[in-house]
Amino acid sequence: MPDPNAPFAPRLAIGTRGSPLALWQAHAVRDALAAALARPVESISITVIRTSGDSIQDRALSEAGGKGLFTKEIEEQLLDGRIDLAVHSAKDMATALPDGLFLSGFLPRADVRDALILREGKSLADLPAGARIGTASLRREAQLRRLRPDLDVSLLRGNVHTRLAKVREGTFDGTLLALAGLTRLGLAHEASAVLDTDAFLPAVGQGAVAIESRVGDEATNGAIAAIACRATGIALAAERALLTALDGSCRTPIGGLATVEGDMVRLRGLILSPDGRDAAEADETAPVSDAARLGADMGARLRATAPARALGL
Ligand SMILES: NCc1[nH]cc(CCC(=O)O)c1CC(=O)O
Repeated sequence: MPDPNAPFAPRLAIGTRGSPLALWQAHAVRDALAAALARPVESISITVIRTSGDSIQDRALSEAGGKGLFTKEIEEQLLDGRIDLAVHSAKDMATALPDGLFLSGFLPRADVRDALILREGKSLADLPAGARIGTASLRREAQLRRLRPDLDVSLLRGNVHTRLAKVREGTFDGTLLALAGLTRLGLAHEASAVLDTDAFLPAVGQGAVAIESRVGDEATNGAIAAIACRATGIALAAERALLTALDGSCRTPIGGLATVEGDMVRLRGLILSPDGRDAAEADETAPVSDAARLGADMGARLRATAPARALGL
């Protein structure tokens, strides 16, 4: 039954990157909006926008300038009014957004955990010393080195399909990928093991789809509010405040995960030296109304207590 008070947005144009994962996410948002607003999916357009992050393939993104690389060209179209909302993996979003834009909602979060993809074997313990693991994530690299300093961990860029192919071909013995991404692509069966969050903390935002839009665009923001997941919004407020207080430049290995239960939000945070030998961690709970403060306070405390090497000092 359509809600007669549902907001009416005359035009809804979604902008997204063109990777299979990004397209899945954009279609998920389009389907949710169409259902909530009781309008045909064809009335909501999807525009594919190529970003700098898609063009750079030869070096770690942390060296090429960081997270904004996957969003810059999309945010320009949003500010120009060529699109009305942008859909992103929350994990790939910088903590500071351009003036006039904000994260106006999140889809209900998927499984937050990292998956281990191995050419042979079923768990981390099956890997022999010196096994080659490829990852482009400083966080995954540092956490892996912490658990298994004897592995040979190195750079492996590219989209999910590319990385899986490198393992299948034998260039690498294994890689780590977000289970959420694998699942969205119908590839969850590729996971040899799923890593428990107590042993391996995910990235801030992992598993969440974020919607970005213009501050003050009431029609679009009203439509987004109709599909936004409250618990995911609270968790992301805590996690992103933690990341803002800690770094934000994505040159430091950082993990963060918030979970909401009833009126309380639990936040776990972790900062590591690149080799995984030094780490500082925290695990705290606060009322959901204090989610952002919980993250900011934890970030400030971790900054103060983290070993200098973990902070790149
Ligand atoms: N950095 C790329 C990226 N951004 C979001 C996901 C997975 C989906 C998600 O976490 O929501 C991935 C791939 C990966 O890390 O395996």
